[in-house]
Amino acid sequence: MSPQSQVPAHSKGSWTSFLKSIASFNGDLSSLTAPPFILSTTSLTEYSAYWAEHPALFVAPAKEADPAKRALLVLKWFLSTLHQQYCSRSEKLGSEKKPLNPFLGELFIGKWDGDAEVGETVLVSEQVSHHPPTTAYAISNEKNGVQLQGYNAQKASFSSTILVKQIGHALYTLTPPGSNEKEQYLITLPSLHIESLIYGSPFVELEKSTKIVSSSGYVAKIDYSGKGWLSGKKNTFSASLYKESEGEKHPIYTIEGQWSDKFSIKDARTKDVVDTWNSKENPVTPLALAPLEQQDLYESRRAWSDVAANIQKGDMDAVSGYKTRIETAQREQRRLEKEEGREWVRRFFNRIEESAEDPQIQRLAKLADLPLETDKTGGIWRFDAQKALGAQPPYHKIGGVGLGLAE
Ligand SMILES: CC(C)CCC[C@@H](C)[C@H]1CC[C@H]2[C@@H]3[C@@H](O)C=C4C[C@@H](O)CC[C@]4(C)[C@H]3CC[C@]12C
Repeated sequence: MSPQSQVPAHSKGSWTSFLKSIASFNGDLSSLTAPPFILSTTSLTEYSAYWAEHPALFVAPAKEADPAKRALLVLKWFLSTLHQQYCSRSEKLGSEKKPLNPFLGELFIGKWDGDAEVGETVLVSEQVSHHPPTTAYAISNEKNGVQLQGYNAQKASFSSTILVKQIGHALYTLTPPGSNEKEQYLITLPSLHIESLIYGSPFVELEKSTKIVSSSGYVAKIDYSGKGWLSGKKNTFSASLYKESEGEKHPIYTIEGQWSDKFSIKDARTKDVVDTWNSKENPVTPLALAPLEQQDLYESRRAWSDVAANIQKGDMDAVSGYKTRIETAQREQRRLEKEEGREWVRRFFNRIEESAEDPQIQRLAKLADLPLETDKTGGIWRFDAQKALGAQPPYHKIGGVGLGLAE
């Protein structure tokens, strides 16, 4: 039986025109004009929070002394983030929605309060490029000495549906117990496509694979198969963790399941289940944000508040009016910068040259088959702890308590 159309009766015409328009768009998802019922009130800068909505899992690897088990905990944390990253919106709202397209310099800042063991985890997310749209983020937990930073852009194409390639990567850094040398994990980002577009209830399915390569000599590979041919379940994946020196054919651990639901981790030799994860049984920790009136004018929730309120009310004339205000201000800002021969100063990140990249990261990128494609992200973006420490009010209030990672 084929699924029923979820398009509201009054939106059928606009949905059909939207479907026609995506067959010929230019690859920039932000340029798509979607019907109101598919518009989200959330900006893409907010999506960076999905990386650490289970703070205890985020910091767990830093407490593990065994390097293989540590690499496994990094893999487990990564897999646990997929539910939030790719299907939390369809679960909550009934379908995927088109996020608000962040403007250059837009910020999303917050923190997760943890118990005595986990401590505080701090997030900064910044739109570091508008053309091409690129979001960078840094998530730090000072108590456990863990930091994640990364950036991403999306390149879309159309072939029966929307296909999205993610460009960018994430870098997870910890200091193993009893060591004073940092260990780094370079994480590639999965490709995805949108399913059920024709029925007006789009949702994300991941495809191809992701790699996590570590400076300690471990590699994790995750293969996404969508609706598994054996299980018949959507969001199916299989993963393995192996030593770089021994290769994929000699895994230490294997993992199978659904990234949106639950998975089991097995010892590859004994086939014993050594750990499991169930996203439905593990609620996320809410991110704490500063009250709207104390936020910086560039912070997402404050900057988009009128747009979001009017999307909710369904007043599309007001939505377009408030969006135009932001766009006009941005155009004026760019004009001034051009006139004065300067560039917008990013508050928390710097663009670095490929040649200036840390040789260890270059080696990990090679091992992960990751081309840096700087033209598609506006550069390589790295968090600048000094900038974060020197950041001025009002965003310093959050940034000042941990983002500097006291170096
Ligand atoms: C629904 C459709 C009509 C419009 C297209 C929406 C399109 C722009 C959205 C849909 C899903 C979005 C992904 C989202 O699943 C999760 C992430 C992970 C996050 O870390 C970075 C952003 C990204 C890739 C979103 C990009 C925008 C997507 C593709």
